[in-house]
Amino acid sequence: MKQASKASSEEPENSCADETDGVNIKDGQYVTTNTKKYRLIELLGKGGYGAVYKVETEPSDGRHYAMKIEKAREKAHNNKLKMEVSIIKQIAYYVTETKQKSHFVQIYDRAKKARFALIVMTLCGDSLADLKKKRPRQMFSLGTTYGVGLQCLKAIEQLHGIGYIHRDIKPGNYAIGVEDRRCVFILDFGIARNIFNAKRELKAPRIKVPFRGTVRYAAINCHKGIELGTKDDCESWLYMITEICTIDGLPWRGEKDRERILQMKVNVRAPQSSKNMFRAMHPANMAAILKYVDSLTYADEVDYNYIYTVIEECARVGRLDLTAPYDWELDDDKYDRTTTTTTTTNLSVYKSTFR
Ligand SMILES: Nc1ncnc2c1ncn2[C@@H]1O[C@H](COP(=O)(O)OP(=O)(O)OP(=O)(O)O)[C@@H](O)[C@H]1O
Repeated sequence: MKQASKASSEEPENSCADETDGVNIKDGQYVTTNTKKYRLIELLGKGGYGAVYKVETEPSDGRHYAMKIEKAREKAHNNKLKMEVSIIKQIAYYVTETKQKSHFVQIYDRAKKARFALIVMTLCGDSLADLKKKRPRQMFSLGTTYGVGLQCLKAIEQLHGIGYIHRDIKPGNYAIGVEDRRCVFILDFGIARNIFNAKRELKAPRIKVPFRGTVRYAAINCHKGIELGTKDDCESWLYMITEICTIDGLPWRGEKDRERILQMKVNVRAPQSSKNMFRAMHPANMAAILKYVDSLTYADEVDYNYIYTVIEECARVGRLDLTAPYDWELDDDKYDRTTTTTTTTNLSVYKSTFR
């Protein structure tokens, strides 16, 4: 998550920002929907699309929310927010039907103004990118990486379950809960894509596809302009979890040129190179996941359980307890650091909460 910063505008505090473009709302100003009035507390992030603010209702219901604002554009008005709302609604139904714990925020309210549209959703805490930066060596422990990695993949599996691919899997697009700091949420469906048609058949792959997403975590197919499928989110996930526990990151960390990064991604498929890339983890197991993901095609269904099983096996062999507090939880006052280094794998407890 980007550094929170004060919003600025010429508008006085306590004034209504409904008629503005929504991106320069000042702390203390308010925005209304059909049923509620929201007071802006702080700006959480800003981009070309609009902005995200921390807000509270007025009068306060004792909770804070995230308000995402999308500026009206001449073309494709509110498309991204519309898709975000559609995805989150479908997920809510999907996780209820399949009795799963959701890794998605909830949407509480929405509105359309003259110059912007907004949604009010669950406020999350730090992103994985922020949390990683805060670690002493800017990396997570292996136990945290495996535990969080499983949750991140579960979020991807849920998204795939409703027929969408994310296309921008990276540490900045996952955040922990505010109350439940163990729960990881997936964010930002701005470039997600529905891979099914109205009959719920897989869409035919396009011949040429423009590059979308973040170069560092992009799947090889994305570099090559090949239509992305569910397997490609898994490839990005693998790069992401490798990066968060490796002191000097991915082998292409310092590289800017997209072609050279592609070549480096191809090169790490060689046995010795993959061993090196996965050196902070269990290299043979991680190489097996990479090989499995590489073996899939656009039309193939991912066997997520296979990947979860490999990660669980890594945890078992490494005597890492997947139910132990995550690195950032150890910083919380409620944990006594002297009693939290667990070396036994408590798989049954973990499975009852995860699977
Ligand atoms: N529900 C939320 N709770 C807390 N912060 C959020 C929430 N949703 C988004 N944010 C934060 O707001 C900022 C903007 O988020 P958003 O996902 O819209 O765009 P982005 O990731 O910054 O930009 P881009 O979409 O261009 O990559 C980010 O720092 C993000 O972590």
